[in-house]
Amino acid sequence: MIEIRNLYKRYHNHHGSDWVLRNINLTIPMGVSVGLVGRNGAGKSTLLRLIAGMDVPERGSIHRGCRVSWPIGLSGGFQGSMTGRQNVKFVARVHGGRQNVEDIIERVRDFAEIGEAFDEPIKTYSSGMRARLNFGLSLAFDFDVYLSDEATSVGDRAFKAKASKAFKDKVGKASLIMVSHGEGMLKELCQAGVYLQNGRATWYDDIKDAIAAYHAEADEVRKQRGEKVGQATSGKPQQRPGASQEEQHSQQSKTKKQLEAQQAQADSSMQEGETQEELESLVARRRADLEVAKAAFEHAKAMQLVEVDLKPYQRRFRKANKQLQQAEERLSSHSGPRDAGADSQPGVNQD
Ligand SMILES: Nc1ncnc2c1ncn2[C@@H]1O[C@H](COP(=O)(O)OP(=O)(O)OP(=O)(O)O)[C@@H](O)[C@H]1O
Repeated sequence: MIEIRNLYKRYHNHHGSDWVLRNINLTIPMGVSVGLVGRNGAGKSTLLRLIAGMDVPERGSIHRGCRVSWPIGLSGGFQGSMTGRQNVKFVARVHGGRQNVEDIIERVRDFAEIGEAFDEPIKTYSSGMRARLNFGLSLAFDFDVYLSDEATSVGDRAFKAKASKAFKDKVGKASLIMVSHGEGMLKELCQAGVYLQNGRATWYDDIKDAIAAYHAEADEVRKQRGEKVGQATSGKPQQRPGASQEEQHSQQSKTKKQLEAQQAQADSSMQEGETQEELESLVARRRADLEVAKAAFEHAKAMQLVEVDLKPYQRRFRKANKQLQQAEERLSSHSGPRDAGADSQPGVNQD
């Protein structure tokens, strides 16, 4: 059982320190798999990290009466200059308990199916190869609860199927606490749900009810924006009922690409005749991008059991920072001098 009592969490940044999680009280029974749902930024990954013990709450407590994994996801937890085998060996020594290190290495190698690359440095791996290794590594240990942060949405089709089968095979022996934007996957693997909204958590015995509550919020937001409910007009496309998961993914990525293209076009077309309002909206978007890049960078740093290759996160963060500065310069030259850069630095050490 995992017991969360009066839990509060906030991050201190240049905006101040809004609560991400407020007074969370949850009892997650043994053997019940739970899906965490909520809008982007609702605090799902934060809650997973807290449950894993990789981050500390501002107030409150988490009692884990069982073995809980680290959040399994794409970002890994690997040392880039060491080989896959060396990384696995290192983690096996830390987490393996009485399990035989060589056995663990073999099990991970079998699951990951990355061939000779297993003995190559991790920095030469594709993201899919890292995901395979990371997933295999977590499965090699007998956790009572596996934490999954979009772990089943990485890799190719065959790997996704293998990943979800691996979780299903754990049913009866272990449970899952899972963040996924794939509703099919949540319904397939979880019984209960927790819906995060405005820092609060609501428990639902049935994952479908948690998903329905989440949809109701999304619909409400769309209504407030004057959009037609049910239209795929926001960042989260509606899915055609009855579509297979592969179709849903492809539909989602197609729509995402279209939205990104529209966004890029909107950004670049603002160069001529851009209004103050458009520029302010561009700056707001750039600031939000920077927040996301910063959070990903911080997440990657906080995630690590061992040092990870942080360069891609760092590059993304720097790029977002630069784009925000450029947008602010454009706004500033449009509206005259102002203290545009004063609050744009998120205070993250980029080195
Ligand atoms: N290390 C950090 N430093 C500062 N703010 C952070 C950090 N990690 C997360 N945040 C902020 O906390 C809030 C919750 O983030 P979190 O990643 O937990 O949300 P989420 O529900 O998992 O989002 P998504 O669905 O987009 O992955 C966001 O506003 C995010 O910007």
